Amino acid sequence: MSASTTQLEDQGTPQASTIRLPNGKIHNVKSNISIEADEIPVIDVSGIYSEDIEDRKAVAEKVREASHRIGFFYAINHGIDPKYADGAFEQAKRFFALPLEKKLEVDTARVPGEFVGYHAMELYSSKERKQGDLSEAFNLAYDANYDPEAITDDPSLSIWLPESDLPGFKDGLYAYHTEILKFARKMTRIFALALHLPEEFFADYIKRPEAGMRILHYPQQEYSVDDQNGIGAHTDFECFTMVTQDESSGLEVLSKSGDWIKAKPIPGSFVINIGDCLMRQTNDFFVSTVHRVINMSGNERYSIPFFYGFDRKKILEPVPTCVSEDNPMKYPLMTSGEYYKWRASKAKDGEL
Ligand SMILES: O=C(O)CCC(=O)C(=O)O
Ligand SMILES: [Fe+2]
Repeated sequence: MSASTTQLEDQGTPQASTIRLPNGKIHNVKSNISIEADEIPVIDVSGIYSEDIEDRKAVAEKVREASHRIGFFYAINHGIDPKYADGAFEQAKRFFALPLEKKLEVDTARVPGEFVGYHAMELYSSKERKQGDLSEAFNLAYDANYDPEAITDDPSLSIWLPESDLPGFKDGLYAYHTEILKFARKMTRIFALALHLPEEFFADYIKRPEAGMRILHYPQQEYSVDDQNGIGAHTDFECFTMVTQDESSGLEVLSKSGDWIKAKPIPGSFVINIGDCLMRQTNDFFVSTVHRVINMSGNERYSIPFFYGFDRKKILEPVPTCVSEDNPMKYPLMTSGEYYKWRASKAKDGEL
């Protein structure tokens, strides 16, 4: 989950700047113009389904390297039938084509402090840019009815239009959500191995996961990148995010050297990135990397991020392999829910 949360400060050179983020980190940006570079690794994750632990560990070591170095990787051969992503993109197009008044019936303002419902075009903006962020979104929350491993029947926080307004919308989105949720649970075991922990280490954290999904629509922008973004520079705040991109480029990742790197679409892949909660739990061993979206692809761009986090009741304790006497925990302890609510309400208020 995200919002434009940056403050850009002039550094004297034409486009260099500093980004200060609500997670407490400060990043230097060399130039506002993005480049092509081969820094985001492509990981074949098919080994996660192997019976042989060595195959799973081999994937985990690649995930470890990527999560530590850049906090972003592509997952290919993840095993989810493409028909689910196609179906969800189709639903996204139907929803965003509705008249604004209809979409505003599920305005996100109806649910303060939570990322659910419709986020209108240019709702979020940064003081540093002349124009608001050129994207609109619809967010749905975890729903136990669509989780094959549900342990609760608590009602979902999501809000929906009446089924007759857009028949099949909710089921079409959750059909994909359920598949991603199953994959996310498998990947949680891989992340545990990647941290040199037992595969089951996070099992109790994901019985009732935080698992929001979002459909996003970015028109082609006409203003320059200095004046407008699709989504401004931010980090995600849960554990990890898995983004399904369509064929239009636009996602950009800030490298450690301060370059904006294009995360070009790879058909059938997820772009997976570390979020702030996992960064906190790993005491910064895994990096929650700044990213943004600029749609100058010439097409309407659609994407589907899935934000995966731990049970709101669980404390974000540091993982044992990431703290020591020489490397004590940098962050105060709080529950996943406290951290989530703090970040979500600030971001929705546009305060950060
Ligand atoms: O649209 C994308 O590719 C990424 C969106 C994103 O970063 C977000 O919603 O947090
Ligand atoms: Fe994001």
